[in-house]
Amino acid sequence: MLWVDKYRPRTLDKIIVHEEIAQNLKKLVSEQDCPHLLFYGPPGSGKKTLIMALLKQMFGPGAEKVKLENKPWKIDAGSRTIELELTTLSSTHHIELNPSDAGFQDRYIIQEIIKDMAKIRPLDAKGKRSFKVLVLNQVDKLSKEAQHSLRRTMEKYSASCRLILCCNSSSRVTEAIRSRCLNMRVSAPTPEQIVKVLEFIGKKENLQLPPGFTARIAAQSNRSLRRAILSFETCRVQQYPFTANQAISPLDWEQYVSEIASDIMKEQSPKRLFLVRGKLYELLVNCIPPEIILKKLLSELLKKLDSELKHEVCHWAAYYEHKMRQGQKAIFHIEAFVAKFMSIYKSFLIATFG
Ligand SMILES: Nc1ncnc2c1ncn2[C@@H]1O[C@H](COP(=O)(O)OP(=O)(O)OP(=O)(O)O)[C@@H](O)[C@H]1O
Repeated sequence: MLWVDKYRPRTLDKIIVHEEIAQNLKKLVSEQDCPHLLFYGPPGSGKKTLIMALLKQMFGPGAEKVKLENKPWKIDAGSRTIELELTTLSSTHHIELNPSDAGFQDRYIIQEIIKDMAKIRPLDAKGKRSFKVLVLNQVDKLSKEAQHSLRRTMEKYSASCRLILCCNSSSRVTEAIRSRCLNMRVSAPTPEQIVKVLEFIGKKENLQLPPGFTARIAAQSNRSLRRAILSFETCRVQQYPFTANQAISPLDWEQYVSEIASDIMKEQSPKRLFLVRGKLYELLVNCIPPEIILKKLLSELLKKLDSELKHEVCHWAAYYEHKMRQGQKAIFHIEAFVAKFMSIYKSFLIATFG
């Protein structure tokens, strides 16, 4: 098992980072009436860990007995029937899924799942009717229609089902949903907190840590706990005993994006664009999210760019990121950004050097 899973705190009491949130969640559960919750924060900050520990606090070890299913849905949408298949992770007390996987049909799936869940209301240990929890990931990626549909359904079935929503950016979640949930901001952990987690893992694994080693990993982690723990484990595999100046290699895909940025800077032509497209496809088929590719590509290009072009390039990156969110095929928009960049950069080179 990877360290990120092996050392994920299982209960709210064992949470190392965000202890305050963990204590608040514990109080919420003890007061019985848990509201709908919205967890938001950057990737790798610990949202999922808090949600899993919260479910365990609510329902006991039963919440950890989960099964993974590929569930088919047949939804009656007026004049037609929509058939969809979504992956769900469920226990007897909760269901977890990623409704944005349904693409533009996300609004139908939202209604259907909540209705389906509300049909079966479990009994708690004392024989009282309790509620089921629906964990929805990446709610910020849901279309506006799906978010409206979610709002309506969450009101209708609030007696039998509680929602735990999880996302990176709460600004992409409609005000109507935000105001119906208790908002939990899970901020990116500080380097000191990351060092604390790494030292905890080091102790459990009986590792000798040279001074400043974990601090270097934390500094390169972009304040993501997941990334820091993964880098730590990679270092352990590459070389042990650790040395004070041991290199901390970037993730493979990041290195690949950096290579793409170098390709773009070296030559700006349709042929090079074609080559870059192939590499972008490679990243997408390996499940690297398109927004993250675009963001990383921009930051790599900015490192190599003249300061007078930076503003314009950032503007176009934001423009194509927005377009990408509205559209379906991410590759078109990333490629369009690369083409735009090449055109801006080539014009700049011609104007400067002739
Ligand atoms: N409070 C914590 N204490 C110790 N380790 C933690 C804590 N929270 C998270 N971790 C570690 O960090 C890893 C990543 O956390 P988690 O999956 O909860 O992040 P996330 O915010 O849900 O990320 P994403 O948005 O990318 O899904 C976990 O696998 C776990 O090992």
